[in-house]
Amino acid sequence: MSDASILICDDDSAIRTVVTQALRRAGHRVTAAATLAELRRELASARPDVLVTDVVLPDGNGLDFVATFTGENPDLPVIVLSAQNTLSTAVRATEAGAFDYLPKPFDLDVLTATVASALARGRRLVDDLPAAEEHAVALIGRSPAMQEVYRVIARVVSNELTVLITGESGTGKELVAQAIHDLGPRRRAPFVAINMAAIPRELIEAELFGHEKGAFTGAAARVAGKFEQASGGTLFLDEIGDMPMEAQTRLLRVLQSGEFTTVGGARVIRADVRIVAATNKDLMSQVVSGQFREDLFYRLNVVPIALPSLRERRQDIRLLARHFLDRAVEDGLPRKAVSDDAVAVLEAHDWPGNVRELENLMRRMAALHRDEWIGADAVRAMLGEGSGLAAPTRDAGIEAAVLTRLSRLAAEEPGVMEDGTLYDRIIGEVERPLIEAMLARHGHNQLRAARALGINRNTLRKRLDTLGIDVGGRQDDPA
Ligand SMILES: Nc1ncnc2c1ncn2[C@@H]1O[C@H](COP(=O)(O)OP(=O)(O)OP(=O)(O)O)[C@@H](O)[C@H]1O
Repeated sequence: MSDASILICDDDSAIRTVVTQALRRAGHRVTAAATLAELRRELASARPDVLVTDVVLPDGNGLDFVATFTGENPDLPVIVLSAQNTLSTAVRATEAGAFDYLPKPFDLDVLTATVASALARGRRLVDDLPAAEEHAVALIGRSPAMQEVYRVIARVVSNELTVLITGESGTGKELVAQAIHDLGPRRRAPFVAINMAAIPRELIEAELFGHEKGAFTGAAARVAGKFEQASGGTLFLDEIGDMPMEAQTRLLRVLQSGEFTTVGGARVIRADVRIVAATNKDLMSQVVSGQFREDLFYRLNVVPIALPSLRERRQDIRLLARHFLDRAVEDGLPRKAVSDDAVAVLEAHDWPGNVRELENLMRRMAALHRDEWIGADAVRAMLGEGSGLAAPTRDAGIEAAVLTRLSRLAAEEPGVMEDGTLYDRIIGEVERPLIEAMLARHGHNQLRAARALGINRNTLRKRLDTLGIDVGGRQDDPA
C-alpha cells in the first residue's frame, strides 16, 4: 500500500471505474467524482496527493478549474486527461499548471506511471508559465505520434532548454520550432531561422555571428549576425547536420560560454537566444563517422523531438487535407472538398515529401481543379503528374511560391486562369529576379551575365527591355 490518495474526476463512468481499479492495483487509495461540483466537495473534505481530471465536464471546464486550483495549491500535482487532442489543449493544460497531460485514449500503465512520478516529485512540473494566449501556429494532427510531440512541446515552451528536432524533410520541423517560440516567454522577440545547407560553407560563421567592416573581401560594412538579430528571441538552426566542422567548434564555444565575437572583431557580445536546431540526417551516425562533434550533439540534443513521417500518421491525412483546402480559401480561392474515396487515395500514398508534399498537392487542387468536389480520380491524376514533386531536383519552395502566386492571381483577377496570359506573367516574374541576381553577381556586365545564364547577349538585352529592368546606364563592358 503506497498510502497515497488519488482523486479522479471524469464524467465517463467506464473511465472512472477502470482508472480506479488500476490505481488501486498500484496500491493507492482512490476517490472518484463525476462533476466539478462533486470534485469541489471532495477537495473540501480531504486533500488528495494527486488529482486526475478530465477537461470537458457536465458542469464546466476542467482546465479552467485546474488553472484556479493550482494557483491556490501549487504543491498538489494535477494530471489532465483530454479527448481534445490538439497542441493547444496540451499547452493550455501545462499553462494551467498541470503536472502532465494525457490524451485520450490513454494507456492505463502510462497513467499509473505518471501518477507515480507526480507522487515522487510532489509539485508542479512547470512554473512561471506565460498567461494562456491564443496562438497562430497551427500544428495539425491528432495521431498518437503527434500527441507525443505536443506533450514534449508543452513541456519545453516555458523553459530555455535546447531542443533538437529530427524528422524527414517536410515533416514540420520548422513549424514545431516556430510553435515553441510563439508559445513561450520569448514570443514577442524575433524568431530567426538560418539554414546551414543553403549558405556557402565559408559564409556560415559570418552569417551566424556577424562581421566587422573589412573582415573579408566584400565586407563593406559591419553586419549583425543571426545571433544578434535573434537577441531576446529564438534562433532556429536548420539542417544543423550540414554545419562545417569549424563552425561547429565555434558554435559549441558560444553555447558553453554564452558569448561570441563577430568575425574580424574583438568585441564580445552576450548571446541571448534560445536555440532550437533541426536536422533530417541521423546526427548520431554523423558523430560516429566524425562529421559532427559529439560534444555539440549532446549540447543540442537536450530535449529531442522526433517528428513522425506522414506515412507513420496516415490517420492525420484527412485533417491535414481539409486544413490546406481551408487555407486556400483564406487565400481567396473557391472552397473545395475532398470525397471519402479521394481521402482513401491520399491515405494510401506514401508521401516521400511528407506534409509539404500533401500541402502542395492540395494547393494545386485548390488552384486548378474545376469542380467543388475533389474525387479519387482527380487525386490519382494529380498525384501522377506531381510524382516528381518530392524529387530532390525539384525545389518545393519554388513550387509553393508559384502555387501561392497562382492562387493570389486567381483571387484578384477572375478569369485569369483561362485568359491565356499566365505563361508570360508567371515566367516573367521568375525571370526578373533571376536576371537581376546574375547581373548583380557579374558586376552588371551584361555579356558575362548572359554567358552565365546560357543565353545570347541580344536575348538578354531584349528581356531587360521587356521586363523594364533598370541597368543604370550600364552597357556590356568588354568581357
Ligand atoms: N503538422 C502540421 N500541420 C500543418 N502544417 C504542417 C504540419 N507539418 C508541416 N506542415 C506544413 O508543411 C510544410 C513543411 O513544413 P516545414 O517547413 O516545417 O518542414 P521541415 O521538416 O522543416 O522541412 P525541411 O526539412 O525540408 O526544412 C510547411 O508549409 C508547413 O506549414
